[in-house]
Amino acid sequence: MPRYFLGLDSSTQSLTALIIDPAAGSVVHETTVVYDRELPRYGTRHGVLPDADPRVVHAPPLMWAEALDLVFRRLHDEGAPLDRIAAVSGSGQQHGSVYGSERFPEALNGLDRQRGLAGSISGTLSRTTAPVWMDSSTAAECEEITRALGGAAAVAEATGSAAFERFTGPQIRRFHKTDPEAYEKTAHIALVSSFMASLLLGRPAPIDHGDGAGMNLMDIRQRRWHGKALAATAPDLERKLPPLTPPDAVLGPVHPYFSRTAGLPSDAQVVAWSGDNPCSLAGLGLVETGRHAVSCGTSDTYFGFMPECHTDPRAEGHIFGAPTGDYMSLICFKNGSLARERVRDAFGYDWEAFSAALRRTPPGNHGRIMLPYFEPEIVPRVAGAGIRRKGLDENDADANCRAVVEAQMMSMRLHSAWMGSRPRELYATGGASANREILQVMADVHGCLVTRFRAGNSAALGAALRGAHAFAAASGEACDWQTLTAPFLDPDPELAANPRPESAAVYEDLIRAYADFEQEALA
Ligand SMILES: Nc1ncnc2c1ncn2[C@@H]1O[C@H](COP(=O)(O)OP(=O)(O)O)[C@@H](O)[C@H]1O
Ligand SMILES: O=C(CO)[C@@H](O)[C@H](O)COP(=O)(O)O
Repeated sequence: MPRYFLGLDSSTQSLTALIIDPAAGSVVHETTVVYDRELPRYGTRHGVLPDADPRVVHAPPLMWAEALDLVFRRLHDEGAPLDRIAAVSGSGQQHGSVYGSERFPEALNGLDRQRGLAGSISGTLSRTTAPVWMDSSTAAECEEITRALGGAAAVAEATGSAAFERFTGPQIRRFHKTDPEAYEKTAHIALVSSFMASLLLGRPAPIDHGDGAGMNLMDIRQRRWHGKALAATAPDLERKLPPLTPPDAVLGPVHPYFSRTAGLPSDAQVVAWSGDNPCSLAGLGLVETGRHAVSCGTSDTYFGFMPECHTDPRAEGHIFGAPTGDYMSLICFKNGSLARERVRDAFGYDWEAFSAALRRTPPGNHGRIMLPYFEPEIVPRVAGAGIRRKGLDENDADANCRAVVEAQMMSMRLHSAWMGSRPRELYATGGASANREILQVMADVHGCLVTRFRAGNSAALGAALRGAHAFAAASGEACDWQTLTAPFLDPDPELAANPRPESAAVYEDLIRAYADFEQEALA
């Protein structure tokens, strides 16, 4: 009887479930729940709640819980082999935080089929919404934490990243400042990843070193809570945080709720969840240097494996724990897919028309440039939204489509220089990596081959692979990352993109012009 592993990806806009058979090296089943479409009563748009203040971006944790019920129901109805699952792991959008009261563990323990997951825990959260990675309302708190820890470089040295608005520590500080009473009533703080793992386990789950590094609270080298960072963030914080754990920790069997409702074996194990980017690193088989990944999801992220911890001297990038126990480097752009959608929608295009516009326009766009800050940007730090154009007619649909994608790719190249030598190949993943023309711009700007694997959701795949790896290790079986991941790295020739020779010189010039324009705008 083959042993299967389930990976769940709780990302910004959707929850994906993916089942693998590692012995056969195949994906057995995959299904997705899209929050806006399938859980409309929560009122989200692109997975988050509208707010009068554009800097405040929250999402409802009960929606994520209900999505977990829904995805299991769907797996069951689609005939997925849930009875063969040996272990479940998962991936969560990073940085977002969920706040539970003292009654939260009791509610988890008593998960009840009649009330469902959301009903079982409702009333036990001390904050009804969760700030997520798109939130940029904590500039003051970032400054306060930075000052307390001795400057941005010191925070980065200690925790792997300078203080960033979306990071969990600054978010917790803001919660404590704006609603001290609710903070006081909070007994359990979870990340999206550990919250979802808690539901599966039926008790508060630990936070793994990969996702824990996205909080400005973990000592990046010692991999334990950083006392000074905790003290600079909020009072009594250590008591509210769960323990940290290595990413391949097997946490225990699923709560009986999941055998009863979904037909999971009662001894199916829960493996620690991690952040979506660390999981993607595993799902792309990035266990050595030389290749980097670009994830074009809601955010665009650029990341790679890093054997040793080297923080970004410009304090723009991040170091997280990698699923292998090593490190990974990453930069994150807020103006990813939603910026591309803004341009697409402004001209009444669909993705096919957007792609056709990219085909019709030449590399370099005749020197026309856009700075695509539709939302406040993370890299480079731009506090207020506002796009800028140079030589670009705002009514020229095709040129604007090319300009937004070229800007994103040039910004990635410029701001990833600290990660070391340029990669010989890029692995593309995330929703927009299904777009061949976007990958061509990526290849041209970065001057290297771009590969996209057939399994497009590397975060869910990586979660399933992490489950398989941890389960094997705990069972005393030999299992190395390369052997485990190799069969799943099946390139899709339809989506491969080679850099075109004529584009190299064009982009050397355009990147200089882009950097100057960016400097001018930031000044
Ligand atoms: N053919 C396409 N071309 C460009 N972008 C696309 C295409 N298909 C989907 N997308 C983008 O993918 C995004 C969703 O990516 P996904 O990786 O599922 O996001 P997340 O994991 O953050 O929830 C959508 O917002 C959409 O803009
Ligand atoms: O903030 C970051 C990484 O630091 C984001 O990458 C989030 O982890 C959200 O991921 P997606 O839902 O866009 O994949």
